Amino acid sequence: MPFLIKNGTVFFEDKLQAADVLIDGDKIKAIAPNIQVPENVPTFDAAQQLVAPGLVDVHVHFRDPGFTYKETIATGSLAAAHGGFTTVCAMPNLDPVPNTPDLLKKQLQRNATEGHVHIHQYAPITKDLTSAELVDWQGMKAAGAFAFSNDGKGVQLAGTMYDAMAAAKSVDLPIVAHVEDNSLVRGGVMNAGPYADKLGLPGILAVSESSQVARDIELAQATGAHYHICHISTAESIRQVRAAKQAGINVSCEVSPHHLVLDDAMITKDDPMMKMNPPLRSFADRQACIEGLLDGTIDCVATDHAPHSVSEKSGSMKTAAFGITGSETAFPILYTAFVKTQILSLEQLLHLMSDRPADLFNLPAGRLLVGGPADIAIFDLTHEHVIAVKDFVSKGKNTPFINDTVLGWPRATFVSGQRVAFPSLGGQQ
Ligand SMILES: NC(=O)N[C@@H](CC(=O)O)C(=O)O
Ligand SMILES: [Zn+2]
Ligand SMILES: [Zn+2]
Repeated sequence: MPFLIKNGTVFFEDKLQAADVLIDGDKIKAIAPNIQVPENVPTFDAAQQLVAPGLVDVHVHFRDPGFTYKETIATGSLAAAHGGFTTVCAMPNLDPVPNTPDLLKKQLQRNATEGHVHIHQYAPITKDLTSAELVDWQGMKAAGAFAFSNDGKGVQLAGTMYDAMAAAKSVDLPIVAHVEDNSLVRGGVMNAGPYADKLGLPGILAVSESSQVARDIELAQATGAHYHICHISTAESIRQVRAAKQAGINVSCEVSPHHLVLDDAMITKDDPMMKMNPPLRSFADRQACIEGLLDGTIDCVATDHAPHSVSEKSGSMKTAAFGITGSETAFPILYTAFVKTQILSLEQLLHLMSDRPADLFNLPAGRLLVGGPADIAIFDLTHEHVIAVKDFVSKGKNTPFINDTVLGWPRATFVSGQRVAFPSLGGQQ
C-alpha cells in the first residue's frame, strides 16, 4: 500500500530540501518535489515539518526480562518510535543477563517480535557484568551480537579489559564501555564539587571516569580493537579521546542529551530526577562536551534511556536509582537548545542522531534512500510543546525535563513503512 508524505523539508543526500516522500510497502519509492499519486493514496501533510531519517539510538535500556515493572521491549521500543527513533541498540543489564548464545538468540527473537522499532542487542563483555569471566565471543557473534558492553558497570580490571578487547578484535566487533572505576566512586550520588558539598551529598570524582578512559585508550592501542565510550561526561575524558583520535587509535564516543544541557550547578536541591550515571558534571565539563560535538571528538548522541519506577525515583538522591528516560525528549531538547540557538545546524544535529551512530556500528539505518527502508521520523519545528508526564508511552516518567517548553516535537514515525500510532497526539494526528 503506497503512502505519500507531502510538502515537508526532507533531509536527503546530506541536504535539507523541499520534497515529497513516497512509501511503497516497507521501502521508499521516491523522494522528489511534487510527486503525483492517485486520489486514493493516503497522504500526510508535512508542511512546516521536518521529514528525517528514522533516528538511531545506540544506547537504551528496555529492562525486559527482569525488570518489566520499569519498562518492557514493547513499551521501550514504542517510546523510541515516539521520539523519532526507528533503530535502537539495547543494553544487556537484564535478568537473566543474555550471556550465552542461546539466551542472546532468545532475546533477539523477542526483540524482533515484540519491538516496535529495529532493535540491535548488545552482548555482555563478562558473564555477570561484574566478574572477570568473559563470554563466548564467537558464539555470541554467531548468535547475532553486534557489539559487547557491560553498561551499568565499569570493567574493573585492566587484565579483563585487555582480554576482552583482544577477543572483540578477533571477531571484529566493538567493545562499548561504561567507564567507571569503582574505587573512585566512594558512594557518591552526584558530581563531586561545590554543589555536592553545598547539599551535603556524597560526590563522585570526575577521575572515576577519565582514569579508566586513559587505561582503556592504551589497551585499545595495544589490541587494535574498536573501543567506544558510553555517555562521555568529563572534559578530561574528551581531551584524551581527542588526542587518541589524533594518534590514530580506534576510539569513538557518544554523549547523552542531559550532559549537553544540564550541569551540577543546576542541582539546587536533593532531586532524584537529577541523579544519573555518569552524574551531571561541572559547567566546564558540559562546555567540553559541546566543543567535542562541534569538533568531531564526540561521534554521536545517544540517549541512555534508563526508565525506573516512580518509587525508585522518589525521596533522596542518596537512595534513588541512577538514570533518566530519554527516548521521547532527545530530539526536541537538542533541537531547542542547540539548533534554535545556532550552536549546531539542523543538518549537524541530524547527522549526530542518524547516519553517524549507524555508520559507527555498521547498522543498516540512518539515511533516507530511494529503494531503502521506509524508516522515517517527522518533527514539528514551529509549534511549542510543554513536556508533560502524560506525553510518555515509556513506563518510565523519570525525567528532569517535565514542564520544559520545546520545539521539534515528533508528529509521526514510520517503521518499515508502517505508521506507528501516536495516541498522545489525539485528534491532531
Ligand atoms: N545511566 C544510568 O544512570 N543508569 C543506567 C545504567 C548506565 O547507563 O550506566 C541504568 O541501567 O539504569
Ligand atoms: Zn552506563
Ligand atoms: Zn546505560
